[in-house]
Amino acid sequence: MPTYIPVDPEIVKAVMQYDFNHFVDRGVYCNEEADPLSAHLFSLEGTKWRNLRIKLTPTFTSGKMKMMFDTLVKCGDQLTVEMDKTVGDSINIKDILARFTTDIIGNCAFGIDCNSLQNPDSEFTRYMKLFFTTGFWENMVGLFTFVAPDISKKFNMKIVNPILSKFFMKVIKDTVEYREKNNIHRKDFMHLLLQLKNRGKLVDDGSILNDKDNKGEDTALTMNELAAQAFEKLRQEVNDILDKYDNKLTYDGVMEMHYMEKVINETLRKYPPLPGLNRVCTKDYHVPGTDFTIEKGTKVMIPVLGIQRDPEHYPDPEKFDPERFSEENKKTRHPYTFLPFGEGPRICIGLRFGMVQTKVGLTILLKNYKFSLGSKTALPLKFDPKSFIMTTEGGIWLDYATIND
Ligand code: HEM
Repeated sequence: MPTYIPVDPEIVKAVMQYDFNHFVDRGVYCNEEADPLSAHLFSLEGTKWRNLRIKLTPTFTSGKMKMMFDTLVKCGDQLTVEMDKTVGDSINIKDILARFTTDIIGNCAFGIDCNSLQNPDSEFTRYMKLFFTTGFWENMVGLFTFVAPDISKKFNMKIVNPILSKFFMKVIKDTVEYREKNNIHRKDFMHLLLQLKNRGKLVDDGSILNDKDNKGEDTALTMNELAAQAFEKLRQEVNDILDKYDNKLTYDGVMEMHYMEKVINETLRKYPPLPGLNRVCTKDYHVPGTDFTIEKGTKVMIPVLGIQRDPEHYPDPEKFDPERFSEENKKTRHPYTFLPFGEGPRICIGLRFGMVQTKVGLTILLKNYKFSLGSKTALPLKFDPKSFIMTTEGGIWLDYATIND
C-alpha cells in the first residue's frame, strides 16, 4: 500500500493546513448504519465531518472548560482518597490515573458518577476498560478495515464490539430520556449536546465525541520523567499558585501554571499518544517545490514521533528538558515540529480539555505527595508495538509518601 510520509515541516504544514482541502479525511473505517459508534468526529469524512465539527466546536471553548472545572476537581478529590489508602507503598500510577480519567469521562461526557477510583469493578468501568482493551482479534479487524475500508464497508464489518455498542447506546438513550423528562441541567458535555439536539445551538447557561484518548498515560509518563528531574521546581510553582488562590484549585490558577505546561509539552514531545497521524489524499496534489504529485486515494502518514525525536529539531532528543518549550526556544523551531495534538482544521478538538485535565491531575499529585521511581518499573520503558496509541507495556510504579511525612 503506497503511503506518502512527509518529513519536511513545511510540507507537513502544507498537508495539514495550507492545502487541507486535498487531505480532509483520515481514511479511518466508519459505518454509520452497521456500526453506529464507529461514526464519530475522528473517523467521519468530508461534509459530514465538517458539519459535525462546526456544531461541536462551541462545546470546547475555554468558557465551557471553566464550567466543567469543578467536576474535574471533584474527581481529583476522589483520587486523593484512593491514593491515601496505600500511602507509603508503591503505586502503579498508570492504573490509578486511567481510573481518574474514566471518572472524568463518566462525569463530563455521560453525566455518570461511576467512581471507578473506589469501585474498579463498576459496570461503567468494566465497559470502559473493554473499550480501551485491544486484543489480537480487534487488531486484525482494525488492520483489515484500515487497509481495505471499502471492502470492509461492503461486508458491514463492525470495529466496535457489539456488546460495548449496545451498552453505550443504552447509556446515552437512558440519560437523554431521563434528563428531558425531568428537565435536568448539569454542567457537562451531555447537557451541551442536548442543547444542540433540541435547539440547534448552545444557550449561554453555562455526540459524538470519540477519542481513544490516552487514559492518563501522559500524566503517568510525566510522573515517570519527573521522578528523576524537575519535581521540585514544578511543586514550587503549584504551591505558589495555590497560595495565590487561597489554597483552592481554580481554573484561572491552572492557566497560570506555565512551567507545568512546559513539562507536559516536553512529555508529549517524547511520548506523543498518536505517534503517527493519518490523512488520505482526496484530490491529486502537487507537492510544492518538487515535481512529485500525490495521487488521489494515496494514504499519507505524518511521522509525529520521528519528527519530535529528530535531533535536527530537538538536539539530544532523549533528554527530558522542559526548557525546550520556553517562549525563546520555541521561536527557534518550525511550529510543525511539535504535533502531539495534530494541526490544521482536524486538530484535536479536546486539546484544551486534555491539558486542563492533565494539569488538575498533576497539581493534586504534587500538592499532596512526594514520589520516587519504584523498583518494579521496568526501565527502559517498553511501548506496546501492537497498539496504535503510544502506550507502555506493564505499569509505571512510583514509591510515594504524603508531603508532610
Ligand atoms: C492529552 C490529551 C489528548 C491528546 C494528546 C490528543 C491528541 C489528539 C490527536 C493527535 C488527534 C488527531 C489530530 C490530527 O489528526 O491532526 C486528536 C483528535 C481528536 N481528539 Fe484528541 N487528544 C487528547 C485529548 C482529547 C480529549 C480530552 C477529547 C475529548 C473530550 C479529544 C477528542 C478528539 C477528537 C473528537 C478528535 C478528532 C477531531 C477531528 O477529526 O475533527 N481528545 N486528538
